[in-house]
Amino acid sequence: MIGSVEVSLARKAVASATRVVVKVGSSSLTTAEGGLDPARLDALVDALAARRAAGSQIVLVSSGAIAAGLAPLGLTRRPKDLATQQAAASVGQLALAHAYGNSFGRYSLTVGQVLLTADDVVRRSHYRNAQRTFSRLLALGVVPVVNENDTVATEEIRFGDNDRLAALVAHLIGADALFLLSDVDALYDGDPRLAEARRITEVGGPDDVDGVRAGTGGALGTGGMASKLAAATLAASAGIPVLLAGSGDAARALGPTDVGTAFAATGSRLTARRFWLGYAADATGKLILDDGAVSAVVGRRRSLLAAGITAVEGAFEAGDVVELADTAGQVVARGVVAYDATELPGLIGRSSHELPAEQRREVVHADDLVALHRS
Ligand SMILES: Nc1ncnc2c1ncn2[C@@H]1O[C@H](COP(=O)(O)OP(=O)(O)O)[C@@H](O)[C@H]1O
Ligand SMILES: N[C@@H](CCC(=O)OP(=O)(O)O)C(=O)O
Repeated sequence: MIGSVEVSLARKAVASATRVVVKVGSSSLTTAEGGLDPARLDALVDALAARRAAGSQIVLVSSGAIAAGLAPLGLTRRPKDLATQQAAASVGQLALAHAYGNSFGRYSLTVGQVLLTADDVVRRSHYRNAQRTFSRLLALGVVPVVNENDTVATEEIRFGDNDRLAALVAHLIGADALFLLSDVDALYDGDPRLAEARRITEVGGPDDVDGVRAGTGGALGTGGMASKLAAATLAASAGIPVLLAGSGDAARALGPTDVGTAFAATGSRLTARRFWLGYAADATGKLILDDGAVSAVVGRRRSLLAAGITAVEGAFEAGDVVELADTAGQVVARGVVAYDATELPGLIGRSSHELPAEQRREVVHADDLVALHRS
C-alpha cells in the first residue's frame, strides 16, 4: 500500500528499471484551447532528465501533435475528418519536436524524432529495423521521442492510440518498465469524472481489474482509460511492469514511484517473434476451437489439430497469423496457420487417422502459437 512501509514488487521493479518507456497523453501537454503548454512540457522533461541522471535510458512516446496543431491553424476543436487531423499533426508535430528539443536542451540532452506507422511494428522485417534504430539512438545517448506518423498514416494503418504504441515500443526495445502518464492520477474502478470512484493502487493480474469500468477520455485525447488499461495489460503480460500516474506527478512517478497504479508483470518476457505473433501481427482469420482443443492448446501447450476446430472464419492463406477462439468467441491464442482458409472446411472435426497423409500435419504448430492472457 502507498504510504505504508511495504513497497510492492511491481513498484520496486518500476523504480529500479534501467530502460524505460514513458508515454504522455495530449491532454497533459496542451492548454484547454489546444496550444502547447510549455510549462507542463518543461515539468515533464525535468522529471525525465532526473531519471536519466539517475542512470536510466529513456524512450518518450509523446502524443499531442494534433492538439498542438489546432491553435496555429485557427481550429478550436479536434477535427473529425482524417485529412484535417493529418494537416494538424503535420503542423503540430514540428512544434512538439521543437519544444522537446529546447526543453531537453536545458539539460544538454539530444532528442531524436521517431515517427512510426503500424507497419513498422506489424511487419517483421520493419520490426527488426526499428529495433536497430532505437538501439543505436540509445547507445548514442539520445532520447528518442516517438509518435505515430499521423501525417501519412491512413485510416486502415493507424495505431489510433499511443498507449498501445507505447506498449509495443516497450517490448520492441526490451524495456524494463512502462510509464503511462495521463491527466488522471491513477486507475479507478469507474470514471472519476462521472461519479465517486475507488482508486486502485496495485494490479497483480487480470482479476484485480474485473469489474473496472474504464471509459473514454477527454476532448483532446483518443483512447481514454480503456486504451490505457489494454496497453498496461498487454505490457504486463509480456513481462513488463507498468506505472500509470498523473503527468502532474511525473517527478514522483519517475522517482520514488509512490503514486498512481502499479501493474505487476504477469507473464514472462517473450522473444521478439512470439511477441509479434501474439500481439503485434495483424490476424487475417479466426479458428473456433472446442473445449478439448482449448485446454490442449492453452493449458498443455500442444499443437492445434483439425479435430478440435469447429468453425473457420476469414480469408487467410497458409503462413498467415490467425486468432484461436473458444466457443464463446473469446480469443485464447494466436498462431501461424499451416493451411489456406479454403482447405480447412473439409478437414475440421476429423481425426488425423481419417485424413489423407498429406493433410495430417498440425493446423497450428505449437512452436507457432502464443496463448494469450485474458484482458
Ligand atoms: N476507470 C477509470 N479510471 C481513471 N480514469 C478514467 C476511468 N474511466 C475513464 N477515465 C477517464 O480517462 C481519462 C484519461 O484518458 P485520456 O483523456 O485519453 O488521456 P491521455 O490524453 O492522457 O491519453 C481521464 O481523464 C478519466 O476521466
Ligand atoms: N498521435 C496522436 C495522438 C494519439 C493518442 O493516442 O492521443 P492520446 O490519447 O492523447 O495519448 C497525436 O500526436 O495527436
